[in-house]
Formats: sequence, structure tokens, C-alpha cells
Amino acid sequence: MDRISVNRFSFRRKGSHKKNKEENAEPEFNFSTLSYISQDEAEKMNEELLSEYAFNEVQLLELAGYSSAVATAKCYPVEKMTRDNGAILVCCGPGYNGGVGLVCARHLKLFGYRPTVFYPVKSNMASICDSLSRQCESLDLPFLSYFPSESHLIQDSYNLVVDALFGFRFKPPVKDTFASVIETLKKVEIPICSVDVPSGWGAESASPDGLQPELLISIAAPKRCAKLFQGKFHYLGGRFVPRTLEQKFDLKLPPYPGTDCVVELKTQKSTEDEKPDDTGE
Ligand SMILES: NC(=O)C1=CN([C@@H]2O[C@H](COP(=O)(O)OP(=O)(O)OC[C@H]3O[C@@H](n4cnc5c(N)ncnc54)[C@H](O)[C@@H]3O)[C@@H](O)[C@H]2O)[C@@H](O)CC1
Ligand SMILES: [K+]
Repeated sequence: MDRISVNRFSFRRKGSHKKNKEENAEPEFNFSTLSYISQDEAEKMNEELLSEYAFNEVQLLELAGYSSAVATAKCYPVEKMTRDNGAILVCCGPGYNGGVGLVCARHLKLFGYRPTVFYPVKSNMASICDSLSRQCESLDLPFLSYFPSESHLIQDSYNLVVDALFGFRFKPPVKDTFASVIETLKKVEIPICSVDVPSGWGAESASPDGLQPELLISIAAPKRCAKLFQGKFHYLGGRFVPRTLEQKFDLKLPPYPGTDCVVELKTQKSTEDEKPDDTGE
């Protein structure tokens, strides 16, 4: 039996593997069609995930935070970091974006980084974020009790900052505790990695009063403000949107490669850069 089946496979015509592969290959994604969703669409998608699709918040936060840690690790490998064995500052805000930050911090620790968490205001979804903070504490992640007032104290101690302060429900201008935090972070010269929306920006518009991250990790789908993102790396994460929901919202998103939880998004600028030179020079 074995021999017959071995023989059967060994008679496959030369090159037929390659042909099948080509026939089955998905067409390349056209990045000029990439969707950027409004705040209203982001809220509606979230609501549907939680109702129609029966997800719960903790699941979505976990997948978003894990993707954020993976994208950060892809762009900033721990072995290339120069300060304090991969020290990272993870700044977490009062809403779900902060919850994503707590999950991200935990995974970064598991990936071999040394995250420190700043989480000054307990959220309105206290029980979820309480658990997420306790999970960080149980991995011995330190929590800052106050924010360094000078930007040089941050850049001398950490290799990068994860910005999980505010996401798509933030309404500018920034108020209270976080106003001075954002002002200090604007001055730091180490990379900032923003989760979903650069903090200080609205979901649909950039703001000079907000942060200017080097890495943006869009969760589920890029928000409209991401069109104005000028940083180096843009990733999509949160691989939890069912195909039928993508279709309902007419989302044009690139496929995730293989089993990856993130996909790099090319900005229109980088697509332009890749165009062959018409002049042939
Ligand atoms: N809701 C969910 O289940 C999920 C949430 N996710 C993440 O959570 C984000 C949305 O979370 P939220 O709806 O909690 O909203 P945000 O985290 O965007 O912010 C809302 C919080 O910020 C405060 N706030 C708003 N404007 C402010 C201002 N001008 N100054 C000071 N504080 C201000 C609000 O009081 C509230 O506590 C998304 O961007 C995404 O990153 C997803 O990643 C995963 C699923
Ligand atoms: K953010």
C-alpha cells in the first residue's frame, strides 16, 4: 500500500506543485483601496462583535493587546535595545485602550522585554482592568506611582514608550491628569508605539497637540485619522473580525499572512515609492 501511494505521488508532473500554488494564490491586495473607518463605524463594529457575534470585552482586549505586543516586537527587537535589558514604558489610559495596554505589557514581558506600567486612573470597567493589572503584577511588572515630569528621565531609562492612553472614543482636547503626561511624551526622543489611535488625536483627524508615534497599530481596521499618520511603521492587528462583518462594513483589508496576528500596512507613500520608474532611469 505504502509503495503504491508513494509511487502515485512520485508520478506528479514536474512543476504541477508550482502551478497549483499559483492558481490558488490570492490576488495581491491593492493598498490604494485600504479602508479607514469613522468613529461611528468603529463603535458599531465593536457593538456587533459584542452582541451579534457573542464576543466579550476580555477576549477582544486580549487579542488586541497580543497583536500590539507582536507588532512592537517585530519593529523593535529586544536584542537591539540598548537601555536596561529591553526596558519599555507602557502608558495606560482610563478606557479600553488602557486595557489593551495592560495586555500588551504582559505579553511584552513574556517576550523578554522589561515593561514598566503607568496606569494612573482606574477605568470605568474596573473589574476587567483590575484583573489585567493583577496579571501584570503577578509577572513582577513595576507600576509607576507618578509620571516623570522631565522627558529626559523617560528617554534615559526606556527604549520606547507604548501609548495606550486613548483610542477611538477620545474627544480632544486632552483634560485632567493626562494633559501633562501627553505634554511630556511629546518631548521624548525615543520611539512611541501607539495602540489604535495616536493619543491626543481624534479618531478622524490628526492633531498637533497629540503624540506623533513611530509605530501605529490599528486594531480591527484603521481609523480615519491613520490616513494622516507620518510614522515609520503601520500594522493592523486584532485578527478577530469575522468575514461577514467585514462584508457588512464593506471593509477592504489585506489578508493576514498564514497564522500571523498582525499584517503590515503599506502607506500610500510607500506604495508610490515602490512604483517602477516610468523613465526607466
Ligand atoms: N471595547 C472593546 O471591547 C474593545 C476596545 N478596544 C480598544 O479600546 C479603544 C476604545 O476604548 P474606549 O471606548 O474605552 O475609549 P478610549 O480608550 O478611546 O477612551 C475613553 C476614555 O477616555 C476618557 N476621555 C475621553 N476624552 C477625554 C479627554 N479629552 N481628556 C481626558 N479623558 C478623556 C473617557 O472618559 C474614557 O474613560 C479602542 O480604540 C481600542 O483600542 C479594542 O482594541 C478591542 C475591543
Ligand atoms: K493610543
